[in-house]
Amino acid sequence: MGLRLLHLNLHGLIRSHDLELGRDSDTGGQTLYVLELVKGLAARPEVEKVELITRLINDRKVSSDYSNPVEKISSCAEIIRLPFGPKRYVRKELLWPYLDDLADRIVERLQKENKFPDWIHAHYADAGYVGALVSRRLGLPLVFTGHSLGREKLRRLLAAGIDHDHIEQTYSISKRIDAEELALAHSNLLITSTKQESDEQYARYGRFSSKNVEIIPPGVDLNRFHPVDINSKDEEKELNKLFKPFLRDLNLPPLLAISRAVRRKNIPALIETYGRSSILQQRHNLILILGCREDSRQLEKQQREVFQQVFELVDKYNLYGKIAFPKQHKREQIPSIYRWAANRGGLFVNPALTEPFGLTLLEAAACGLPMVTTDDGGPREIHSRCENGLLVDVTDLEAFRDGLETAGSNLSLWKTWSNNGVEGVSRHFSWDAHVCNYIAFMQKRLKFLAPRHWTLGNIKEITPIGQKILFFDLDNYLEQSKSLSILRNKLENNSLNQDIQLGILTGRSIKAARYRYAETQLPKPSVWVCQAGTEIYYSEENKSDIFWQDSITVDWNRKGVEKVLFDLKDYLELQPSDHQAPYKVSYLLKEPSHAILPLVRKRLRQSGLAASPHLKCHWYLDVVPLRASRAEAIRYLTLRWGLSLEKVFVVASQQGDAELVRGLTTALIPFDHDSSLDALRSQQRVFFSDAQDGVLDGIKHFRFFKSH
Ligand SMILES: O=c1ccn([C@@H]2O[C@H](COP(=O)(O)OP(=O)(O)O[C@H]3O[C@H](CO)[C@@H](O)[C@H](O)[C@H]3O)[C@@H](O)[C@H]2O)c(=O)[nH]1
Ligand SMILES: O=P(O)(O)OC[C@H]1O[C@](O)(CO)[C@@H](O)[C@@H]1O
Repeated sequence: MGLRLLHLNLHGLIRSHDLELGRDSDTGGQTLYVLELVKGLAARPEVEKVELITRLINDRKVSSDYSNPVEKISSCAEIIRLPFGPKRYVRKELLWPYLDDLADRIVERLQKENKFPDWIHAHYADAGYVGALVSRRLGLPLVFTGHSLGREKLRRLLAAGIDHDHIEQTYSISKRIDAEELALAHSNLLITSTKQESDEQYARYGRFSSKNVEIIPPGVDLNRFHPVDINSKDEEKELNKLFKPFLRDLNLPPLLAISRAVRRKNIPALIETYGRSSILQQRHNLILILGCREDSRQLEKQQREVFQQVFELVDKYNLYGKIAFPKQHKREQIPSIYRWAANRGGLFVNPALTEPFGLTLLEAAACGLPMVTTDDGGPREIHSRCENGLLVDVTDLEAFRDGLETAGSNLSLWKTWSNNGVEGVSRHFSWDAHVCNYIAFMQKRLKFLAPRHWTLGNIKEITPIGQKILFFDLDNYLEQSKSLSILRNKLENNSLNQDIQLGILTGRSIKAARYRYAETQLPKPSVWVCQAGTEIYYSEENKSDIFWQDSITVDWNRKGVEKVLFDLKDYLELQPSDHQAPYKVSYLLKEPSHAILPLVRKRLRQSGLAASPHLKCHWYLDVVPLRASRAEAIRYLTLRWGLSLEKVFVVASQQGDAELVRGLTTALIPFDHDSSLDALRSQQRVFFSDAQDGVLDGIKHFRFFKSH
């Protein structure tokens, strides 16, 4: 029985052929890396099946390939496209509100198949978030590769003088960093491309642990990227045609840059440097391959801004006849472009503010084109192994110009670099080597990987419940509900024990909850989710679900939480001991504040504590294990009951209840809800009721009781 692998790559345009790399900000190196890795894994004898999950996109602006729910890559690899978020193609930063839906959908899909993957490999922050939830709920090992990290991107953009609010608005950078922290907290293995990434970039994350890292450099397809080509005559002709409209002298050695047209790639700095140097302008053409475009005004904002700067700089330095930035190219022309530049003694330039790895550098090297590149992670490692060019500080334009002028001034050095590059890449950077190491590392780790906690297969079944369950929060709903008697009557009339069950959510202990609930004279609930989602009790039982306990206490350190938050006593006051619990540290805010939750979250992360804060009603602050919450407890229960989340009805009314509404549950928000929930109006399966008693209104709206 071979390995079954699940890869998650949620954004950009990915398909089994003709990748549209550079088309937009979200389709670039990672897209190529993931496809090459999946193909390489699928070709291995140890592997039985590889599934690559991505987003189903139905948009006439992109190829219909991306609306194909299942696409074969090879005999044992396929792309599965699942719907989440808008049908049309949207940039990755807009997907955050829909990732919980996808996590629920993947869990339900795996449950139905009843054949779990040996591990999940999540690529980038968005997939890392989804992978963490699926891994936690099904007890599956998680591998994470960031490809590019939010903290590093934030740091570099701030250093380049960009305003923090602008970065937050444009890139939702705090959601991305939260997701990366969650992925790191849940991953059993981190695969990075370079040591620097793990030592300097991942190390900035509170939940990073260096013992879970394997460094496996990516590869390059040597069948496509190589120095000379038999039909080089045709290549020459084709590329001369591509560049002729731009360049006065086609044979000048070019400075070549190939990248997505995004801010981080820092292309304008290259043009500025070229524009300020008469030597560079005499010696070289400048060629920019920045994705494909019809009309730069139709591009997304970030790309439009980059092209705007390009056009302005060309004009400012009057570079007409020396610079080429073709609108279109085909993926298969890329190797020819590197060769075309190498045949003219050119240089490949990567001016990026930060470059986690840089697949273009491998491609250039494989085609015999030396590099002048930003002195960062990947480029440093490639340079140390291949010695095929220069590293420069691209934020110092003088140094950048000197580097380019030096690199282009010495033919014998150029030849040495060119040969070193071809030889070094084939020796150190092949996908076969990558895949071989990948499998070896994972199998070695899987051996020592005691299932981090229960898995569905090994827990005894509890009595399956009826078709549907209604969850509401004891502390919120029942106090506010004006028509308990109608609800009581409704539930009784629907022969509760056959069809509808009740589930209680509360921050209280089971004892306090039972006492409080008795006043309502409502039918007995099937389940109690107590102590803010850290304890689960069934019906009359007074012993909590030990599998849930086992599942959430991974890395829980109650004392550590109290210690780390002790000096926030000016803002937080510990609640009395009868409100405390083994897996819950409860505080009261001394005064309402939006800043306290992120501050507590940051403190817990920086101390590497697997704990997260939940604020309710603007002033109850509960710190619980990372894996525990009311929403997670509900999902645990549906997995044990084999109940689809669509059959779960939750009532959310207070600040802090948003977590109950995310994902595939059906939610009702009564009219007297806290304004913080208004942000959920756009969410599917959420009903805002204006009726006096929203619960009944919601039950009618969703026809939740069969005979209502
Ligand atoms: O117009 C274009 C622009 C780019 N590319 C290709 O797109 C890829 C770009 O990859 P890379 O140079 O690695 O940059 P990113 O797109 O930024 O990739 C991210 O993900 C990669 C894989 O993890 C890492 O190597 C990078 O550092 C990281 O920034 C390369 O194959 C290019 O040939 C094109 O084919 N046409
Ligand atoms: O520029 P960012 O936000 O760090 O994201 C890098 C982007 O480049 C990619 O390689 C494109 O495939 C992905 O990693 C991601 O969409």
